[in-house]
Amino acid sequence: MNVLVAAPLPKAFTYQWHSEHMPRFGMRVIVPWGRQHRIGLVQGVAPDQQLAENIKPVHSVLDQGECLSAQWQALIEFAAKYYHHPLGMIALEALPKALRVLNARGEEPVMVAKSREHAMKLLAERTDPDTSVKANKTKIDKLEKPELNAEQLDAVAQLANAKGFNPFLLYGVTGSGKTEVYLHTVEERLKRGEQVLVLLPEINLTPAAQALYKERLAPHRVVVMHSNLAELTRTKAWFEAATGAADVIIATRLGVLTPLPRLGMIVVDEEHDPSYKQQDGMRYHARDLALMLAKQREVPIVLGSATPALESWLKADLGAYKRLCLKNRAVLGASLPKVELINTANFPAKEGLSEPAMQALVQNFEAGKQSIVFLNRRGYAPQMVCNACGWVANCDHCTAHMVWHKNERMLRCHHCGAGQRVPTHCPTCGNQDLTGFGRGTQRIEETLAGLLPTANILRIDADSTRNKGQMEALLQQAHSGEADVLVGTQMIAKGHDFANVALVLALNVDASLYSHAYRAPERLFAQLMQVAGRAGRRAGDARMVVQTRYPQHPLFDALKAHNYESFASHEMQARKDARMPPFSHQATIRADHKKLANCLQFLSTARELGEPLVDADSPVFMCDPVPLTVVRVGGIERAQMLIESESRPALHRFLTQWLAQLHELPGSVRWFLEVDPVDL
Ligand SMILES: Nc1ncnc2c1ncn2[C@@H]1O[C@H](COP(=O)(O)OP(=O)(O)OP(=O)(O)O)[C@@H](O)[C@H]1O
Ligand SMILES: [Zn+2]
Repeated sequence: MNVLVAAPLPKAFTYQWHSEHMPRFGMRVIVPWGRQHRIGLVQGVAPDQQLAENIKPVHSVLDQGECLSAQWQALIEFAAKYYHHPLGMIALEALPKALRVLNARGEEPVMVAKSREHAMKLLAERTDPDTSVKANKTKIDKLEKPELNAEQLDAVAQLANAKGFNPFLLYGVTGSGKTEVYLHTVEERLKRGEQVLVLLPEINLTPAAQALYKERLAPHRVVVMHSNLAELTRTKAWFEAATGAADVIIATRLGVLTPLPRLGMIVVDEEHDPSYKQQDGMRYHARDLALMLAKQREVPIVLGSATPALESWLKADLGAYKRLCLKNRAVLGASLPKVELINTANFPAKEGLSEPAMQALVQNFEAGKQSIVFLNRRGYAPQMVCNACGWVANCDHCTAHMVWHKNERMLRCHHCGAGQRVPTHCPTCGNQDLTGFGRGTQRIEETLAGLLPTANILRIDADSTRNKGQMEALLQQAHSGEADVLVGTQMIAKGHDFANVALVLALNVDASLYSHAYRAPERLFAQLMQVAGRAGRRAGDARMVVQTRYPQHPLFDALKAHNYESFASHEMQARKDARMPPFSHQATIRADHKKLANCLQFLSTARELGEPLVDADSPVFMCDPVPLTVVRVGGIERAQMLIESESRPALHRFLTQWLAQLHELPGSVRWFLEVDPVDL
């Protein structure tokens, strides 16, 4: 019997089968693995099964694999092929931990039984029309159901009635009421007994969505899935989704790999968001896999955004996706904020804030309105330096500076997570005058407290939301209006429907303006449009203030005009001229080793192996191996090589042949492949 096990090899492992059960795909089994046991999934009968003596028998059968259908198998097989990642790793990592990892005693955790029982009970209740859903803890503003406007009605009509594989791009400005469109569409689809998957890019958007969908779609069963849930909760939600007991599944990217027996439609909100890309293990893009899922299951899918990814925009231009537009803000009297640029050459920043920016903050506070200060950098200061000798605190394990976290009195490496106490004096010269260089959210928070001593200032970033419940509590204060100023990273910049924000201040945008990463302008533009979009959602006269040294940059013209389309056409042309995605297809191979030279050597060998596979039929180009910008992380040095082709099939043909050879290479260099990389 072939059994899939979470191991980094592109093959199944063969075991003998003694069970009285008929083997079938997806059955979970315990198999001997070295001196221990592991959970595996039956893949099928090994083609050349001989009863060789060294083939070990399957230890025991955990379940019949009822939840893991042939449809799910097709999806993970596609993912394995497309991302050139071991099928066993994908299949097992798609399951909640409780279903794939044995406990310390080598047994299946009890929560599996509990979760299954819970789902079965719900499934049985599904036939009972009086099933009512408990109200959610998270309160939401008001739950009145607005009358849809003409554009929304048109979008809902098309989405609710769409049949078969049918991709839509819902292009609607921030605050145009895309969420209402989803809700009405989902309601219609649920009436037909379908299950709907709603993907959101970030965990912090799930509480509000859950509350809203539950309230509006009761008594339908709404579950949430993301990586921050308690194991029991997550396993229960998985069973509810996989048995079909749940009607709506609100999930972050991992939701796309869940079995959904009654799937009828997929919603991908904020489809442009880079958080949909998984950055370790199987480096998949959840939006792209969602499209594949929709295709395989022959169901419609809607990708929603105010700033679509250029990939999606091009598809809509080509007619592969149907574009639905919401051109205006939904709430009567609401309007997009007026964008003002402050040239820091004329108005130098003191403690990060220029004079006009400070005035704007004070004015807005005195007018009783909320402000957002957006700064994509957490901590107090990105560097700690000695003013006497120029020493800078660096990470011992990474080619990176330590970030000063003043509140926690720690220096932290944002690459490897290493932490140490803030030193009392300079380790090289003994000087006690150590200061922070640059500014993070904590430091801006401190400056704002000085500027607005009576204001309630809230910081929302990865540090302030680390503990359970903190994020919900902070967002609650933001929504209720208790908070006067929100300081935060991209966590507050997107998706949230804040009612009372009248001013957005964007700081520290210049680094991305002239970054060498080719996606940097697209990302910056999307981020600024999104954060601008948090202001003026219920009333007009909102402002967005951007501090920059480069106010003449063309990106700002499009921002001032709130004109995604002009930005997109400009950027699209630039990509086309440079033969960059979406006009070419890419993969990278990354090599990790203690010594950079070994990484580069490995990549050179890999390139030599690849050369003979490239020909006229296989127009593939391998670039030079290069060290990563941050070369060393956690004591490991990294290098990578980019592979490009204008033909996706040619690229994948090449990768398949090439990887077969790479897996045979001996040596201690760890390597992996990434298809459609986004961080270049
Ligand atoms: N037809 C309507 N009439 C009045 N208000 C509406 C209507 N549709 C939506 N709204 C309200 O408009 C606000 C903004 O809507 P929503 O949050 O759905 O925008 P969005 O398009 O998702 O924005 P973003 O892209 O910024 O996330 C919500 O408070 C919503 O209740
Ligand atoms: Zn480090």
